[in-house]
Amino acid sequence: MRLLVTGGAGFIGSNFIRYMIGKYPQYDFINLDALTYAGNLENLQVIEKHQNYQFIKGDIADVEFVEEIFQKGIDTVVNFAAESHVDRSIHDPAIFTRTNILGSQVLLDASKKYGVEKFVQVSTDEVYGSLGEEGLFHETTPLSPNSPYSASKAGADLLVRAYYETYRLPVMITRCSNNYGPHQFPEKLIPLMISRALANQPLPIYGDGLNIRDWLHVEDHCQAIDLVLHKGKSGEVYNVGGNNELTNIEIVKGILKHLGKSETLIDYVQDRLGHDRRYAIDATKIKQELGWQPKYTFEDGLKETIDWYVENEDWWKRIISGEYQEYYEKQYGKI
Ligand SMILES: Cc1cn([C@H]2C[C@H](O)[C@@H](COP(=O)(O)OP(=O)(O)O[C@H]3O[C@H](CO)[C@@H](O)[C@H](O)[C@H]3O)O2)c(=O)[nH]c1=O
Repeated sequence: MRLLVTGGAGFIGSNFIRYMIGKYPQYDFINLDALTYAGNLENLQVIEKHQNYQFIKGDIADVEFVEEIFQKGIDTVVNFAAESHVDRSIHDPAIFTRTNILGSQVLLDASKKYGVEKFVQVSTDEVYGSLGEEGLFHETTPLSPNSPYSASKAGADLLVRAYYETYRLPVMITRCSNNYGPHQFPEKLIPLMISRALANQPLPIYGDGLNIRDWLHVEDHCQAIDLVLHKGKSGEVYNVGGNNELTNIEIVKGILKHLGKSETLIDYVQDRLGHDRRYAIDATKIKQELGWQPKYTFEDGLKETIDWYVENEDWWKRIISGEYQEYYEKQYGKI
């Protein structure tokens, strides 16, 4: 298998490459990543010298550049490349449309033209919109995205679906709940709160703090994508959720408790615009049809994650300060 992983320097993509390269040493991996603020090659340092791994810096929305890569022979695509942060999309939606929708289309076109055998689109439960107190997102739940980010991901999902219906491109879509784990950029709830608590800074909780997310350890997510890639059926959607529904305030209090910090750090701030109230995912299909079982309990996964951030303070401080690029070039040479 010659696998093109887009967005492989991001949090989930880099975890996926590390997981896959260990499990499938016979495959070739090409990591295409634009190295925007959230991409970090340091996450891939342990595998960067592997003979079957190659990094290419570039933009998935650049047609000619993407075609050149496909001309080298690609049989499988896993598309992680995306602008992913909801708050950023509220302030600046345009880049979300470009990367998430146009970028996906460029990849789909190249995959069609060069006869790719499998195309996995890594998507999100946010495309389904928001739930009330009851119910779960199923694969058949109508798409009803609320933020510019989730609308761009929904747009991409519909394009992926259309390439299956129209051209029979062998596509699959995964829709995951909120990922957490080591190496996540400290703008998402869990790493943001850990890093701020460690620095004794206020922890900004949007609104009443009672919004609910369903938490999934990134390694369990990677295992799910591996199963979809090898056993999934073309044209299908697979939900991937951790079955760990928690309010934001519960998470933040749990972090403070584990770190031995005071709850006086909690700072209730203005709510996010269009803030989705609750996400909860039904992952029965991937469990029953593909045999997926998450390994992490949320309690263990959160403790392990907090400890990782405590032990890797240099990493997140470099990332937050924007010094990462300079650091990387000094340590490992020009990108
Ligand atoms: C950054 C931040 C977040 N929050 C709240 C907003 C949400 O209810 C919850 C989680 O926020 P975020 O970490 O930004 O994640 P969320 O908006 O749920 O979206 C995430 O989860 C999605 C999957 O559900 C992914 O598709 C997105 O890429 C990912 O960013 O915490 C706060 O209360 N304060 C904050 O400072």
